[in-house]
Amino acid sequence: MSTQAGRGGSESTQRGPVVTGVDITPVAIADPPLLNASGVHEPFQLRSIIQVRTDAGITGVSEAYGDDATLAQLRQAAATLPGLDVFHLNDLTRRVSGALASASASSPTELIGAASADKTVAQAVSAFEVACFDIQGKATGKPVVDLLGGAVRDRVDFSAYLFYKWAEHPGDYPADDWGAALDPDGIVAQARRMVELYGFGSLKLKGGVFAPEEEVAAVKALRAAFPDRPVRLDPNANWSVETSHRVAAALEGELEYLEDPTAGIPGMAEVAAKTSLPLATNMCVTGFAEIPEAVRLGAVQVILSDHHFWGGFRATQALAGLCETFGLGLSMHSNTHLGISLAAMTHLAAATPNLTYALDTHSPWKTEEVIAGGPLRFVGGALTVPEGPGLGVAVDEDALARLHEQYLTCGFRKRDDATWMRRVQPEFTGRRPRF
Ligand SMILES: O=C([O-])C(=O)C[C@H](O)[C@@H](O)C(=O)[O-]
Ligand SMILES: [Mg+2]
Repeated sequence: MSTQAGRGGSESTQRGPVVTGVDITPVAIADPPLLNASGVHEPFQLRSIIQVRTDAGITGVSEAYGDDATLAQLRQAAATLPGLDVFHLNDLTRRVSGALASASASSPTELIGAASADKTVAQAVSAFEVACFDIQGKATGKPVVDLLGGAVRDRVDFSAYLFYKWAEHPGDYPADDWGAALDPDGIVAQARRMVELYGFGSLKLKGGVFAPEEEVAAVKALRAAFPDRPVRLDPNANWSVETSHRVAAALEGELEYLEDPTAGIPGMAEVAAKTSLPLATNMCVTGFAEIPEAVRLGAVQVILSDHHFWGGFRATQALAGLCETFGLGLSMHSNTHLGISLAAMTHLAAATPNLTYALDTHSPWKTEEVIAGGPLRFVGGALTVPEGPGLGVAVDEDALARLHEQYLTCGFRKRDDATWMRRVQPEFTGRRPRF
């Protein structure tokens, strides 16, 4: 950090590292055929790796979605960042909001709720805010968790993210080593392997794929096989209110929470009115503007945070405060991600006292990594905060180049689970609610 004359001329203030440029590199990472309400995961998921360079010679990193619309918005916002002091995060918000004032609202996937102009800005702010925190930490010799208030827990627990899945993708793609999981036995076998490999202490089943009765049977099979582990079920709003009532009645007392059974805040409120199961969401409340109605109607009891779309670390801490004020639980959502995002999630969760639910992570489904030294290692289902200043992770430039090359050649530019599903089920519409 360098010294500048203060405004009055007599004092001096330390200015932080100043942004000189930003590199945004899209990457594609191999992904298994995981089934969900929208269809099936494509063979590659898209991410972008953000590297913010400064005049202090310090580079900060972060990770965001990598679809075409997100990339265009990130690039548009990045062009306004040279000259930004990385400690002036309000200035960051001002610059990004200005750059995206007339950007059309878009969402990288409908599985995280409706798009809005505010959410578009929030996603871009987050991508750069995380990198600025990484630089702040490196400039001060502090881990990001300390810049967020300090750790309130040594270990951050994650849950096993279970998916119905095919054995392989249609077309000429290598099969993964998880095999198919298309019924309760397959889901229990998948859970056993995931728990054995990573030690997860809670389980989340991605539902909305098969008839609700089959998914109820899978939850009951998980409960029988893992009586000590809480289970969550997430059909991504693929059920009507009536179906949700029926499933909730069948699973009373069986779930830690039921995530997004049906679409929209009023629909969720109708479901909540007739069940004692806590309802959670990463679909109907994914921005601050949606909180008042959700609270007024008692639509949800748990909100899944996600720094990528809530607006970054500070916005997520604001969300945590609102959850505390209104007596809501706080959990954390995940989309397919690499190690930079996982590190960011871990720092944030370690510093957020009321984030008491185990976090979602897609990590077990991933076979490629962009951080040096390979993926962060789960022990007993948990991660400790990466050591070292900033996020405590560094980009492996060779891996980045390889994953970027994979992006250039893979042919995918926007996540579209329904179209990929139609390769196998031509009649699939992806319209919700299907049940
Ligand atoms: O909790 C959720 O809704 C998600 O994790 C959204 C994801 O996109 C998930 O559905 C997936 O990976 O298919
Ligand atoms: Mg969800």
